[in-house]
Amino acid sequence: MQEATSSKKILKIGTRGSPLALAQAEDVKARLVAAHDHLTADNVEIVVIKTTGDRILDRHLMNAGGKGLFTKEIEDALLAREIDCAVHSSKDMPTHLPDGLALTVFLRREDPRDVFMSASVDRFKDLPEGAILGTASLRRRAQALRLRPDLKVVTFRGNVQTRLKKLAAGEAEGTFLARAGLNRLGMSDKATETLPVEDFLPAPAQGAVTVEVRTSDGAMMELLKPLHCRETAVAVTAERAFLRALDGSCRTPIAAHAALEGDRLMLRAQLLSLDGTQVFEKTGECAAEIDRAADLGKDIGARIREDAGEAFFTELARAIEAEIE
Ligand SMILES: NCc1[nH]cc(CCC(=O)O)c1CC(=O)O
Repeated sequence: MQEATSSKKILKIGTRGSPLALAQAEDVKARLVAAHDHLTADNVEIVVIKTTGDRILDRHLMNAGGKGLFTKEIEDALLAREIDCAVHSSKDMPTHLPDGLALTVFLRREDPRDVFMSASVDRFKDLPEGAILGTASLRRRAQALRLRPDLKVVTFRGNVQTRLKKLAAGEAEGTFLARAGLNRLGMSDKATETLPVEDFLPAPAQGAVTVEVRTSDGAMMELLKPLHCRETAVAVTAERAFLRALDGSCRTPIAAHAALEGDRLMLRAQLLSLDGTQVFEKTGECAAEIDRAADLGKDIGARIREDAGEAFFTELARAIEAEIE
């Protein structure tokens, strides 16, 4: 960011263009304006950036390269100084960021749970034998099949609105969404059932919005400080360290959820086979500090990797490859 004394300076917030991404960027803008006397709605601009991931709705994403597809163009704009910061769902962020960029703040986490949506039944477990379930998430697919091996899973891609349209059009009898997304869109009443974390352990970092900046931009980092939630940062750090220890991409059915209990951080983490027949799960705890949280996630990841064995990963890669062709 340039000198804040220049009243003409416009602070630019980069984001994807989906309704959820825009709602999150607007929220960050409102919080920045509220936290700083010298900022008004007029000198903070939201810049919508179309990413490769947004363009290729017709192909199975994992074939084309995973999570980074939703962030590359935004990160390029950040590095080129076309924007000053970028707002993301932490869950969509790769575990390795380009040099010179960092996730500097995490907003207070929303509800991390998944919801089940259906036009025909009130609960996931009430789906009829052999019903069609729509999801593009390998995690949700594996967790659903673990409980209901009879279900047929079809790929449901696109933003929240697109997926709800597919459901309404009868392309599936049920689908899943993150509660946080629905809440932020003011659509919490659309959920059919909020799923217990015991059955549907959330994706690492689900429900937490983060802001990415250039590490050289001390002024921007300073402006964002009032938005930071330390508890969320500690929990998300453990979850992302676990993800990183197992898989940097989004090609693995992985789940993790951490939360503070007093001054302790409790982490629960899971690795599943694509069909849900194999589940490796561990819990752990540590002092509620960023460094300890990172160590805990890494340690649990290493232990689950050892339990699963290399053959598990070879078979998983094969199963995913067969699935997405
Ligand atoms: N992959 C898309 C995505 N990324 C973040 C959210 C929800 C909001 C959040 O987790 O913060 C969603 C939608 C969904 O999974 O239903």
